[in-house]
Amino acid sequence: MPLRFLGGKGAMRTIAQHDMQKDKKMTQLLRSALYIPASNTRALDKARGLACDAIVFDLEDAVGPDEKASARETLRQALAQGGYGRRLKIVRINGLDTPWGGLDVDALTGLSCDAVLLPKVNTVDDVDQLAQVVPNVPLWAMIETPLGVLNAREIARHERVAGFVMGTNDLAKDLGARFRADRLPLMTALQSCLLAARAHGVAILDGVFNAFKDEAGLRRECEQGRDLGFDGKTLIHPAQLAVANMIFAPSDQDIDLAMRQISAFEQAQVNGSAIAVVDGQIVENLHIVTAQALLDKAHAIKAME
Ligand SMILES: CC(C)(COP(=O)(O)OP(=O)(O)OC[C@H]1O[C@@H](n2cnc3c(N)ncnc32)[C@H](O)[C@@H]1OP(=O)(O)O)[C@@H](O)C(=O)NCCC(=O)NCCSC(=O)C[C@H](O)C(=O)O
Ligand SMILES: [Mg+2]
Repeated sequence: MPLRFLGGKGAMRTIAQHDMQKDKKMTQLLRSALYIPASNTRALDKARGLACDAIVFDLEDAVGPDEKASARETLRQALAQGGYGRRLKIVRINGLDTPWGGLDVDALTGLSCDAVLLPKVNTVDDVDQLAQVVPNVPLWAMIETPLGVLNAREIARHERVAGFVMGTNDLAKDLGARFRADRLPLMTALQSCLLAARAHGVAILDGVFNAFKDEAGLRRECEQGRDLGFDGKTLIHPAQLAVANMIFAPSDQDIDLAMRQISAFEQAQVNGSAIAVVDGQIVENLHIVTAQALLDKAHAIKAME
């Protein structure tokens, strides 16, 4: 299976331009992905100066039916003007089974974006349908329905799929689940999607935290998402960026430990051993892969600053 998204580089993932050139890779941090309603000119402009790793330009739920047409034109102008720098530019279209999806697809022609995000993906056929009308751009899938979760493995395996985004609001709605700080009702779905994404080498972003003024709550949820294995978090407000960027970045202690592990392991190898001990814990070659990925990610963040 060709890797579309290499896990070995930590969250500094390698996303292949796999539609045509599977061997040509580009790297991208994904700690923070900010949704912007494509109808909001002020927010589209503000985002050019915001510290997010990715932007999800939204034509779907954040844009009302009466605004859809003008939002497409506003987005076209914003992307033509550019200025979004290194940020991954993802356009979320409406579902192809809605009155707007086809028109969104038409509007993608000539639009300068890095990926197209399809909401409410239920089956791999939904992706196939989009792949036929949107060539040459990586496709991302929102997993936010029970059927989508159950089919996540097949969806992740699709050759055009480069990323998953969890839609935890829609998922909670369809499950009849309550919002809880520990997200226990969503845990099976979150972890099933993580398994599918990792099994097939695609990126995966956690869902949004709705209470955008609750910094402590956001921090807890980012920590949980990071610990589960997500590459980053989708966000709805600029005030959420700093927390996500910090939590999904290696800490100074992480970096220090990774460097000491690599150094101790190299010394162990010189001594003819395959095992080192650091802080009372064994370090084997697999731990070095994790340590190196963490340092790669830290370097990518440093280079960006
Ligand atoms: C939630 C908001 C409606 C709040 O907007 P507002 O009242 O304007 O907030 P502030 O006054 O605090 O804004 C301060 C400044 O920041 C700019 N701003 C606000 N939000 C954004 C943004 N998302 N991107 C860029 N810039 C933003 C304001 O323009 C102010 O700028 P300035 O005037 O220059 O100081 C609003 O934040 C918002 O609309 N957020 C996005 C909501 C959204 O996209 N929702 C859809 C995605 S979530 C989803 O669908 C998840 C999934 O599908 C699921 O099922 O879970
Ligand atoms: Mg949704």
